[in-house]
Amino acid sequence: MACLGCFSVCPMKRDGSLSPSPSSSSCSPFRIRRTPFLFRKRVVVQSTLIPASKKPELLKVMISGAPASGKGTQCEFIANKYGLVHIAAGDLLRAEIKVGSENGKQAKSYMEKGKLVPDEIVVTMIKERLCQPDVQENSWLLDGYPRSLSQATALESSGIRPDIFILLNVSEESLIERVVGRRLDPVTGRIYHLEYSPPENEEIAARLTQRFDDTEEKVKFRLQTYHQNLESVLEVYKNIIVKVNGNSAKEKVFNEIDAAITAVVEKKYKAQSTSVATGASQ
Ligand SMILES: Nc1ncnc2c1ncn2[C@@H]1O[C@H](COP(=O)(O)OP(=O)(O)O)[C@@H](O)[C@H]1O
Repeated sequence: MACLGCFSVCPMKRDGSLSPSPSSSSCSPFRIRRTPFLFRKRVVVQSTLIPASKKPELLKVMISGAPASGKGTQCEFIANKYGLVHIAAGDLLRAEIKVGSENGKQAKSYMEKGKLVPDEIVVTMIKERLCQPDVQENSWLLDGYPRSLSQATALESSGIRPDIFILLNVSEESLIERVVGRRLDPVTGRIYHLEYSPPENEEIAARLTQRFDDTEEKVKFRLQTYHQNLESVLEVYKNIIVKVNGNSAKEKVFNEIDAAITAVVEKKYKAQSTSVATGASQ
C-alpha cells in the first residue's frame, strides 16, 4: 500500500517502497496487518510474498454534507460496519482547542465566525492523522474534509483518493432546526436534540452543552460557506459521488449508504482478484 501522504513523518514512498531508513514499522508494505472487516472473510492466505503493487487496497470513504446533515451519526454506522477509522476535521479542530494549542487558538477564531479554518492548519492536521498507525492499518472514513478545492487538491497531489464520495442532502429548513436544538452530553459524548432526541432524564438534561458555533446566526453562515465551496469539491470527485437523501430516519439513510458502499466494495474486490490472478499467472 502506498503512503497516505504524510511525507514528513512517514518513511513510505508513494509507490509503496520504503525510503532508506524505515524507522516506523507502521507503514511497511510487508508488515502483517489485521485484515479489516471488508476483506476478513474473503482473503485467501497466500504462501508467497505479494509485491506491494499487488496487495489488496483498503476501502477509503469520504462523506460530505451541510452542518447537521447527520454525518456524525452515519459515520458511526459506517466505521462500525467497515472497520474504518473515522476522521472528522471538526472533531480534530475541537480537540486542538481543548488542549489550548496554538493551532487550536487560531482555529477557534475562524470557527466562531463559521468560516473555514486556513489550509496551513487543516491540511497538515489531516495528513498527519492519515499517517497514524491505526489509519494505516484499517484505512479511513474522512468526514468534513475536503471542504474546498485547495483541500481536495492537496489530497490529490499526495495520491490520496477515496473509492466513494457520499453526499448527504438535507433540506435547509431541517438543518437549521437540527443545529439549534443539538446538544452534547460532555460525560458520554452522546449527541441529543432537545425536541427529536431528548435526554433520558433530568440529570443528563442539566449537564448538556451546546457547541459554540451551533446558533442560528452562525449556522446560516456555515451553510453559506458550505454551498460556496461544494461545487468545486464535487468536481474533483465527480465520478465517484453517491447522493443520499438525508431527510429520512437514520437507519434508512444508512441502508442507502450501506448499499452504495457494498457495491463499491464488490467492484473493488473483483478488480483486485482479477489483477492478483493475472499477476500470479504471469
Ligand atoms: N476541512 C475543514 N477546513 C476548514 N475548516 C474546517 C474543516 N472542517 C471543519 N472546519 C471548521 O470547524 C467547524 C465545525 O466543523 P464540523 O464539526 O464538521 O461541523 P459542521 O460540518 O456541522 O459545520 C467548521 O464550521 C469550520 O470552521
